This record gives sequence, C-alpha cells and structure tokens, in this order.
Amino acid sequence: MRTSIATVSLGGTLREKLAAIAEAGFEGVEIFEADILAHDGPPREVGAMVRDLGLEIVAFQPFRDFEGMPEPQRARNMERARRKFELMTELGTQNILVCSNCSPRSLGGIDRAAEDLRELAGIAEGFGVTIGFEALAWGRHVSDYRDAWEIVRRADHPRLGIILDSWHILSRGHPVDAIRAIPADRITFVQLADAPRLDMDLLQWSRHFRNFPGQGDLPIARFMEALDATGYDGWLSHEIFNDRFRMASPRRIAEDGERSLIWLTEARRNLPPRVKPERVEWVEFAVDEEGAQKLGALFRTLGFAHVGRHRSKQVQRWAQGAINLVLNTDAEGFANSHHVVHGPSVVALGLRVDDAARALDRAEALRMRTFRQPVGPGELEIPAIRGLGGALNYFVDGQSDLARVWEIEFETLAPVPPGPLTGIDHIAQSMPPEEMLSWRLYYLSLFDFETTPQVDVVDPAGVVESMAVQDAGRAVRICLNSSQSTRTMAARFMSEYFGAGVQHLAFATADIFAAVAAFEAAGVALLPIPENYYDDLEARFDLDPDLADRLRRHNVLYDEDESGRYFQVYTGVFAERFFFEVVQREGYAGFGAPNAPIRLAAQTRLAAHFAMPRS
Ligand SMILES: O=C(O)c1ccc(O)c(O)c1
Ligand SMILES: [Mg+2]
Repeated sequence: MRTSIATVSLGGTLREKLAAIAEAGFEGVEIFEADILAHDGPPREVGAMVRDLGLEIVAFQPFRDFEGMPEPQRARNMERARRKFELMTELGTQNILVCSNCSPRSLGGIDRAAEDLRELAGIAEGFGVTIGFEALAWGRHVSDYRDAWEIVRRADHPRLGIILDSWHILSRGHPVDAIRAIPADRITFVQLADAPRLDMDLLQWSRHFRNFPGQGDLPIARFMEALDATGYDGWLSHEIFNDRFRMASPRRIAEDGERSLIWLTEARRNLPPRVKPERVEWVEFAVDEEGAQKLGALFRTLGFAHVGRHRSKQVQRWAQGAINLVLNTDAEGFANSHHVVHGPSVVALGLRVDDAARALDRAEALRMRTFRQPVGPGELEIPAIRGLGGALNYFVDGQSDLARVWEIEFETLAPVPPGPLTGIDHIAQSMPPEEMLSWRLYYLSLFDFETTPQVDVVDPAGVVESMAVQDAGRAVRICLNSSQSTRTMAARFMSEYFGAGVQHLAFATADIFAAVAAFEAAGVALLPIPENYYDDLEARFDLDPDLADRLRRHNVLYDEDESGRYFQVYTGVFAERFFFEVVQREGYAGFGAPNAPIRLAAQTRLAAHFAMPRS
C-alpha cells in the first residue's frame, strides 16, 4: 500500500505543506481545492511542484452536492464538473473525490444517484478522470458506505468507484463487515482518520477533532482487517481535519502521519515486533557539581545509596531496591549539552526491553531519530533514540552484554540497599498541548503499550490534560501531561525547563508508612496536605479511624475504587521544577486522579520555596 495525506491535514502555505509531506516520506498527496484557490500560481505549476518533490497527486477534492439534484442544478453540476476535470488535467491527477450530497434540495433514491454518477463517469472518461464516491456521515440521503457502494455497483461504470473513509464509517458505528464484499478494484482509494470518542454533532466532530490512527479511540484495526480481506493494495491517505494540527508545525504533523501509517501497516512491512518493556532500568539526570550534591543529598534521605562510579566519566550511580538513579556531571557529551540548555533535568531513561537491538531497528523503521555518541574503551554501545523534548531513551536487555551495564561500566562503591522503595511505579512527562498526540503515537507505535482514557485534572491555574501509556503487565507506566494555561505546574515546568521533559518520578513501595517513617527520620520535607482533604476523605470512604489518622498525620493521599487501594506521598519541589512521589498500590489501576488537584494546589503554595532536605 502506498502512503498519502490530504493537504487539509496540515497548516502552512501549499508550498510548505508539500515540502513537509515529501520530507516525511509520503508518496502521494490529496490536493484540497481550497489550497489551489489560495495558491498564487496556475494549477499546472502546482502539479509540477508536486512532481518535483517526488510526490503523486492521489486525488483532487472535494466535489460537493452532486447526486440527486433536480434540474436545472443537475445540468449545472455536469458543467461544473467539466471545469474541474479541466483543472485536474492541468494539475496532472486522475481521481476526483465526489462526496455525498448535503443540500436540502437533493432528492433521494439509489437509482437516481446511480444514474447521475453513471453520467458523470461518462463525462469523466473523456478527460481520463475517475470518480470516487464517498458517503459523508451527515450526507442528506447517502450517509452510509453500504448505500454508496450500492449506488456505485448499480451505476456500473469503469470510471466510477467508491472511496472508503474510516472516519465516516466508524464514527457512526457502522459495521465494517460489508467492506469485505467490495471488489478491491472498485475502491478508488481509502482515507484514514481516527478521533477521540466525543458525544457531539457529527459535522463538528469531523471538522475539528479528527486525528491520526494511534491517536484516537475509533476501532481502526477492525476497519483495516476488513479492508485487507478485499485484497486492496492501493493508496492509504490520511485526511485529518483538526484545528491543533493546522496550528502546529507541518513537518511534525507530517512525520506523525507517516509514522501512523507505517505502524498501521506493520504486518505487511515486516517491522520488528512491538518492543516489550520489562522495567525502567535507570533514570539519568544531567546536573552540575552543585546540583549533583543537592540531588545526591535528597536521594540519600529517600533511602538511596551512592553505589557506583563510572569507570571513565563523571557519572554516579545511586540505587535502592530495583531503582537506579544516575547523576551525570560529565563536562562533555550529550548530558552536558542538555544541562546547558535545560538546567538540572532528566536527560535519559534507560529502559530494559526484550531485545535492545531489535528495539532500535523498530524505532528506525518508524523513522524515529537514533542517537550515537563516542564510547570509551571497554564501554558498551547502548542503543538509544531521541525521545520527549530531545532527551534520550536507552535500551538494554537481558540477552546481551547490556544486561551487565552496571558491572561493565561502573566500579562498585557500596551494596544496593534493599528498600523501602522497590521500583519505579511511573514516570510523568510534561509537554506542550500540541505535542501530546505526537508523543502518544510515539509510545504506542514503538512499544507494546496501551493507553488510558484522557482525563482533565484541575490545577489552581488551569486544566491539565493527562493520559498514560503502559504495557499490559504494568512494568512501565508513563503519564503524559499538558495544559493550555501558561501557569499550571505542568506549564511552569516547561518554561523553567525550556521544553518538554520528565517532571516527576513515582517510586513504588510495599509499605507507605514504613517509607514515610524513614523519610521523616531522615528529615525529608514531604508535601503538606490540608486538613479539609482528610475530612472529605473520611466522608467519602468508610475508612478505619486508625488508618484515617495515620494518613492525616503523615500527609499521605489516598484513593480507592473497584480495582483496589492507592497511597501517595510527595516530596517538595527540586530546583523549582522536579519532584518525587512514593506510591503503594494494592491492586489499584489508576494514578490517583481525584487527588491531583489537592496535590497541585499544595505544590503551588510551596512553589515560592525550595523544599530542600535538611542536610
Ligand atoms: O468535511 C467535509 O466536508 C469532507 C470533505 C471531504 C471528505 O473526504 C470528508 O471526509 C469530509
Ligand atoms: Mg473523507
């Protein structure tokens, strides 16, 4: 199958859109009429520009309000079509998309529509043009692809086929099975769009909220299976109407689109399998000497020990349980550059996966950016790709020397203390709102991940959109947060930090009260939680009075639902941007969303201070 995208999916001028589409690796483009009308050059020039970029024009579109018109509109429509066919000859494209009629003047009737389209196809033949008929979900008489197919079938003209658009079919919940019976050579081409599930007017939903497969909630996989059953091997063309996409960089959106199509057709492309995450092996911070001392002191109070020293670089390993935190103060290399730009920050995540080399291959196939830097003698070349905000994701595994990274690259200074913190529960990343869907697609396409529904969390300065990506076994959970406001915690993090990145790390413990007792003994300043919260907690849940009292005394947040119970505490904020959380899960599946507004308000109150540990 060949990949294409409609110009309407991107912002920018036609020239910018086409350049971005070509650069992202698409082979074809659907040209929207509005882009021609707004372009300051003849259609012939647009055609040449497209071909110079190595692209093919899959179709010209849309041609509206055609079938079922009474006279004199019917004859006018035939004339209007001739003019568009001439324009198409100039452009150098064969296919025109005719979408079903929305005009209140249109008349129903399958045979009438078939006759109109047969006549149109006859005219089109003289121009070497093929008509593709598409049912719009809000069409006046034709709003179901099964009716569109019956019309095309009855019209029975070699210059007429059907266009299947996943959005119009899936948004209305139409069964996809009937697609299997359509002969592949009668499918002019296929349009793809996903969307979040929204309970709203179809037209508004379609024109403003479509997104790429991998970014929405529609059952696109089922659509693709039905399409595959036909043997269709033609164009797959994204057609995304989305206000945020048009505001964003056309290059980023085009890249996402190509990635979405590669992911969707991975079986045919023999992509290496989805990467199975096994755990977060380490989190690496880029800091200067002073930052390393402060962060190291905080780690110590949280129960970590400085257990290793890199054999050749200024890099420390701190550990506890299965958690490894790396402090990189090296004066050279990527971490240093990252520190110069972002200040104290998470520069890399080390992810243990099933097969690190294959993970890199898959990332490359998905056109992700790989990263290499010179390795010293005896050091490992650890596969890495660029992730959120330009930080790195390293891959290690249990089947190569990468399994022994700590032993090979680090000199042991002390044994790893056993607890009370046992592992990394989740990693929270903040990003600008227009990038949220890009990162969702990045994670979903690369890893064997699923997503949670998006939730809105109230921050004192605005709303934060939040969703998580995680594997079925919950070995790795990553929360993605963004907000439109410039003053929410998530937004302030990004302005302090100069970009998107990891904002907090949540450690797992099997005994939150033991962890808190250890922190209190070590002088960790935990985030104070207001009394009102606990009064409400007691009202909402049937809490054991002793438990309620302990929660209250130790600033522990609590939630429970059908899945189980959840306990959370937070440290103060490090370097005005970064903090740690400790959680205890008893079967609980979520992330404590009901507590997030309480936590955000408490952090906002504290934001003026640096809540550093007493040393
Ligand atoms: O929103 C529309 O009008 C429109 C036009 C052409 C399409 O292919 C489509 O899916 C929607
Ligand atoms: Mg369409």
